[in-house]
Amino acid sequence: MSVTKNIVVLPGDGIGPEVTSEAVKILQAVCERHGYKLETESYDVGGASIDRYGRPLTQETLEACKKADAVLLGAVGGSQWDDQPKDKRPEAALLGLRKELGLYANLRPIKTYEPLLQSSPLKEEIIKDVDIMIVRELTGGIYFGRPRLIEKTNTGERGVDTLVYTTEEVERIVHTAFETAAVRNRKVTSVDKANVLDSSRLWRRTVKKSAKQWPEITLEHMLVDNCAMQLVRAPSQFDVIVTANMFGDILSDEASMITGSIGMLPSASLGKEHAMYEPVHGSAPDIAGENKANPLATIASVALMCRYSLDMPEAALEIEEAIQTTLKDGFRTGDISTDPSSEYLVDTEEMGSAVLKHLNPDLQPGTFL
Ligand SMILES: NC(=O)C1=CN([C@@H]2O[C@H](COP(=O)(O)OP(=O)(O)OC[C@H]3O[C@@H](n4cnc5c(N)ncnc54)[C@H](O)[C@@H]3O)[C@@H](O)[C@H]2O)C=CC1
Ligand SMILES: CC(C)CC(=O)C(=O)O
Ligand SMILES: [Mg+2]
Repeated sequence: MSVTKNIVVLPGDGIGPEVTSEAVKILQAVCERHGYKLETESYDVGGASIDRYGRPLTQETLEACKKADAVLLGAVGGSQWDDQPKDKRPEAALLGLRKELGLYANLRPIKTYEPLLQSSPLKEEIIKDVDIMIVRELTGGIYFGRPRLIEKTNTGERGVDTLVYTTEEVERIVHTAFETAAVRNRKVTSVDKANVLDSSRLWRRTVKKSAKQWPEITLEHMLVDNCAMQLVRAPSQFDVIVTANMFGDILSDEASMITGSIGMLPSASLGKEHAMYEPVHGSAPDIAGENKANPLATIASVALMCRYSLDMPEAALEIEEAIQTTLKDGFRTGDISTDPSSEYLVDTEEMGSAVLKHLNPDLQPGTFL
C-alpha cells in the first residue's frame, strides 16, 4: 500500500455534501496521525451531475472511481429530478456505480450504541445486546432485472419489474456472509421468500449447498416477512443476515431504528477490485441545507473504509471509539436527541468536530466485526 491514500468523494444531493464533508475531516485526521497523505478528488453525481452535465453519472466520474483506493458517497436523489426518464434519474447513478464497479456485497452493521439505548423506540431490554451484520446482495435481483417498463394495455397501463438470481450471484454473496460470520458469532440467517418466489427457491437451495463448506457455522432460513417482525421482537437472535438486494434494502432501514436513527448506519459496498462506502440513508430532502443531518453514519462508513480498503485497521477502531465517546459525552444531533433543550444538541458540523476532538489513541476493541 502506498503512503498516499487516493479517495474519490461523491457528495451527491441533499444532505450528501453536508455529511461527506464531516467524514472527510475525520479521514484527513486519521491519515495524518498514521503517516499517510490523503488526496481527495470530488465529483458530481446523481442530481448534481444531471444539473451540470445532463447525466447522473459521467464516464469521467466512473473512471476516477475505478482508479481510486476507495470511494466515499453521500447520497443521491430529490423530487426535482422525479420527471427524468428512469435511466437519467439520480438513483440510476448509484445503481450504475454499483454495477460498473462490481460491488456485489453490501455490508450494513447494526450495533446498539450504549449511550443511545433510550433514543430507540424499542425497549432497552430488547435492543441492548444487538450486533447484526446485514450482508445484502447489491448488483442483482429486482433492481437490475430486465424487462423493466411501464406500458399501455387495452384497459390502462401496466408496470413491469423482473426478479432474477443466478447460482453464481447467490454463491458469491453466501461466501461473503459465511466468511463474515466466521470472524463473528458463527451464525448465518438466510432471508428469502421461498414460499412464493422461484428466485428465492433457487436462493435457498444454493445457500444450503454452499453452506456445507462451513460446517462450524449455524445456518437458518427465514422468510422475509417473519424476519421483519423478528427484528423488532427479538433482534439479538441474529448474527449475520444474508439476503437479496431489495429485502436487504428494506430490512436495513427497519433495523436502523434499533440504533436510534437511520443517521447512525454505515455501509461498505465491496467487490473483487473496488469498494464504495456510504451511509445507509438517502439524501433527506426534508432537512437538506439546514446543517441538521447526523453525520455519524458517514463517519462510521469512513471507519469501514479504513478497515476494508485502506489497510488502516487501527484508524477504524479509533474512529469507532471516538463516535462512542462523543455519544457518551452527550453530543446529539436532532434525530438521536431526547431533550430538545439540551446544551449538547448539536448541528452537523459541530457533531463532526466533536468526533474529531474525541479521536483517541488509547483504544478499546472496535465496535464492528
Ligand atoms: N444511497 C442513496 O443515495 C439513497 C438515496 N435515496 C434517495 O433519497 C431521497 C429521499 O429518500 P427518503 O425516502 O426520504 O429517505 P431518506 O433516508 O433520505 O430519509 C428518510 C427520513 O430519515 C431522515 N434522515 C435520513 N438521513 C438522516 C440523517 N443523516 N440525519 C438525520 N435524519 C436523517 C430524513 O430527514 C427523513 O425524514 C429519494 O430521492 C431517494 O431515492 C434513498 C435511499 C438511499
Ligand atoms: C437507489 C436505492 C436502491 C438506494 C437505496 O435505498 C439503498 O441502496 O439503500
Ligand atoms: Mg435504502
